[in-house]
Order: sequence, then C-alpha cells, then structure tokens
Amino acid sequence: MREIVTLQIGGAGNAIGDSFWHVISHEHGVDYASGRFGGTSPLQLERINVFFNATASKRFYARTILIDTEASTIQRLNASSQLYRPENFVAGSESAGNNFARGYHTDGAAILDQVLENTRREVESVDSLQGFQLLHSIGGGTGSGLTSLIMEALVEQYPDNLLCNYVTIPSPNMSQVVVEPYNALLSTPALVNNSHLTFCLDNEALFQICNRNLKLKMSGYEHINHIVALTMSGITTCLRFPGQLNAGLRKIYVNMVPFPRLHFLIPGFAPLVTCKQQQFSKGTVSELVQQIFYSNNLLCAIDLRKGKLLTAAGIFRGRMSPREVDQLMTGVRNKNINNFVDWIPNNIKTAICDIPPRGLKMSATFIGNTTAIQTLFQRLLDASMSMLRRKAHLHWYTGEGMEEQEFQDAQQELQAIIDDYRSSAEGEDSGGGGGGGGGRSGSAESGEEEATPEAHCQYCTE
Ligand SMILES: Nc1nc2c(ncn2[C@@H]2O[C@H](COP(=O)(O)OP(=O)(O)OP(=O)(O)O)[C@@H](O)[C@H]2O)c(=O)[nH]1
Ligand SMILES: [Mg+2]
Repeated sequence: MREIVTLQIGGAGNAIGDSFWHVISHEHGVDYASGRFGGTSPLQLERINVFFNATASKRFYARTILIDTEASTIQRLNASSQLYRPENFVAGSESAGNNFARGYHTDGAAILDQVLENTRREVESVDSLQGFQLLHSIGGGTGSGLTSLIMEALVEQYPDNLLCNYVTIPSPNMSQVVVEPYNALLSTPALVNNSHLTFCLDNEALFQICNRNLKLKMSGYEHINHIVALTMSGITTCLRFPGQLNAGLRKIYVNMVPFPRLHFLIPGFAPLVTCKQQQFSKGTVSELVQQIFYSNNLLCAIDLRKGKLLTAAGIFRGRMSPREVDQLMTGVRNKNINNFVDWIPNNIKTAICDIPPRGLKMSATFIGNTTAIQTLFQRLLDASMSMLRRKAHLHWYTGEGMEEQEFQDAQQELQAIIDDYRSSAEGEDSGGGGGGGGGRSGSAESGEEEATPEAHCQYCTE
C-alpha cells in the first residue's frame, strides 16, 4: 500500500485538517468520534490504509501529526475524537504570534525534533510511503515559519518521497493582521524549492464563495473549512478509492507539473450552489463540467481567462458515463483552445469514481496549473512590498534574529516564480527543466457500491 503521512500545522492547518478527517472518515465508513468501522462496502476499506492506520482492535486512526506552537487548538481536537493518536499531538508553550521568525527560529524550532520523531515513528509503521501532506496557512507565524523548517528537514531525511502542501493564503477579508503578507512572502522559498505539489487555498476566494455562491452568513471559518475539506476529498479520491487515474501523488505530480518549480495548483469544486439554486439545476454532467471551469468555483481569487492552462484535471464522482465526461472535457479544451498552452498536447485529464461525496449525487473537483496564478502571487508581492519599502513592522522580525536580506531574497524568489509562469504563457522555456506531462487522458473503472447520498445539503440546513 502506498501510504501518506499528514502533518497539520498551526491554527488553520489543524482546523482544516479536522474538517478533512471528518469528511473522509465518513466516506470510508469510519466513525469520527470513535474511529470504529461501520461501513457497508468493501470499497471503503480497500485503500483505507493510504490515510488511516488500523489498530489490532479493529479501530482506525488518522495517520496525522497535529502540530502547533500553542496547545489550545490541538487540545480541543484531542478531546473531540479518538481518530487522533494521543502521542501524535506536538504542542509548544507559546504561539508564534503571527511572526514567521518565531515559527522558524525560536518557538517553532523548539518543537521541531519532536515533530520529526513522531513523523519517523509513523513512517516506520507503514509498508511503502508515497509522501507527506502538509496542511498550513502562510499568514500565521507557525504555519509559515515552522512549516518551512519542517519542509527543509523532510526533504533532507526523505529525499525519495513527495511533499504535497495545502496552503491557506491570507485575505484581508478574513484576517486583519497586518504582517501576514510578510509571512506569506517569507514562506515562498520553502514552497518553491521543497514542495512538489502546492494546492493554493485562498481565503479571499473562499470568502466570496460563501457570500456570493452559497449566501451563507459567515461567522468564523466553519463553512470555509468544509468547502476546503470537500475539495481535498475530491482531490484525494483517486488516492483513496481503487482503479483511478492519478492514483498516487507521483502520478498527479507527473501529470500536473510540467517543470518542477511550476507546481502551484488551483483547485475548484462543483456544485457550489444553494439548495434553492440546486432545485433549478438539471443535475447533469454537462453542468458540472461547465462549473469547474468558472472562476467563481475556484478556491483561488484568479480569473482563468487571464492566463493559460499548462495542465488541468477533473475528478468526477457519482454515477455517470466515462465517455460523456471525456467528450465534455475535450470539448471544453477545443472550445477554449486559446486558454490552454499548445505545447503540451492532451493536457486535460479526467477520472471518475462511482462513489459520490456525502449529500450529493454527483460532484466534480478541478485541479488547474495555470499561468493566471501570477495575479495571486503579484497580490502577495504587492502587499508585502508596500510595507517593506518603508521597513514597516520589520523590527518584529529582525528582533527575532532575521536579516533584512532574507526579505529581499524571498521577494526575488516570488518575482522569479511570477516571471516563470509569465514566460511559460508565452511559450518560452521557463528555465524550470525536467518534468513531463505524458499519458493519455483516461477514465476510471467503475466501483460496485450503489450510491446512497443522504438527504441533506452540504452547505446549509435548509
Ligand atoms: N481557511 C482558514 N483560514 C484560517 C483558519 N484559521 C486561521 N486562518 C487564516 O490563517 C491565517 C492565520 O494563521 P493561523 O494558522 O491561525 O496561524 P498559526 O499558523 O497558528 O500561527 P501563529 O498563531 O502565529 O503561531 C490568517 O490569514 C487567517 O485568516 C481556518 O480555520 N481556516
Ligand atoms: Mg496559532
């Protein structure tokens, strides 16, 4: 079995991680509170070991390390579920206070050894590790600084395994902390140089999805995290259920990343509509295909039409015809040929899994590697540069041992990735080297389970 070890880091990383485990434990028939299997289909168990460990007493626990510089966030999770192994909680004594430097150099560094020790124990208990999945924000001090430190250590200790990051990107709509753009900027070098696959989860877009698409009254992150968890469940469908294209992290890497540096992926999800709107929808595969290419359904605040897709994938769930899905996806590419680079033929892939997510008859998850991501990076660069020019708030960082030069280096790295994406839109050599698309678009085998979606809405209580 090709197992994955998850590390959920900091406040956002742990909250999103918890939502993810909620969603996927249900899909695999495992009770979130007790960790006991109560499922009905052998398909739920066939690849459960990718994300869960089984105990001798037939209970399952999430193969995840829960990490934070402050204890309160992860203590709450410890109390809420037996899905988490008590030894896998790693907490420091004080939050990194929204400061990358404290996450990287002091408060975070103080718990690094324990993180690596717990990780080693999980790695040693599996048959054949495929990689790590790291969940974290880049706005917080722990999510940015400690994660960068952990990534450097993982790359050194496990050079043959892949690192996949699910990164929460800050938005002023969701957080008023002024130094978040600095933390995001300082996270760039580790993400560019050490991550193999980086899924960008932009709070700006998620805020809009809740307000505009779902008309939800927002208080806190609960709804946002649920949408993220549904999307992560979609992305990992092929890893967790048998017979799929992109059935491993490495396959996603090979199919989606044409050059090693250009590994920043934009996820999307459909349907993202209210129950009332759902009543007027025909509920067809064609609608899903249209929706996943709408910028309003992306978890990043970018406009797909302002760039070119290097690669794209659609992961469909529910009972549908693989032929129809393939034809519709190819149709989108043919109709919008100018929005796809012409130097990677067959750069759109599909996969189908019979088992729908809870509460839906059908769903589709999008993964896109698009040059339009420049606008997201430019937003982060501009936000940090306006403060950096005046050296505003810099003393919080230099006071913790950082040099001003580290900001300049990070800025250059962010500018370089913007330039790389820009030149690949123009068809020039991005300088990234290596990589390789390859593979024909394929569709998945059908599973056996009869879909039995429950009669409640994913997004509200209507
Ligand atoms: N999507 C989402 N974003 C969150 C959540 N919690 C915090 N954020 C965002 O994450 C950033 C703050 O990062 P946190 O993860 O709370 O910080 P941390 O990693 O714990 O770091 P410190 O608290 O500074 O030690 C801000 O941009 C918040 O808007 C969450 O549950 N979901
Ligand atoms: Mg925190």
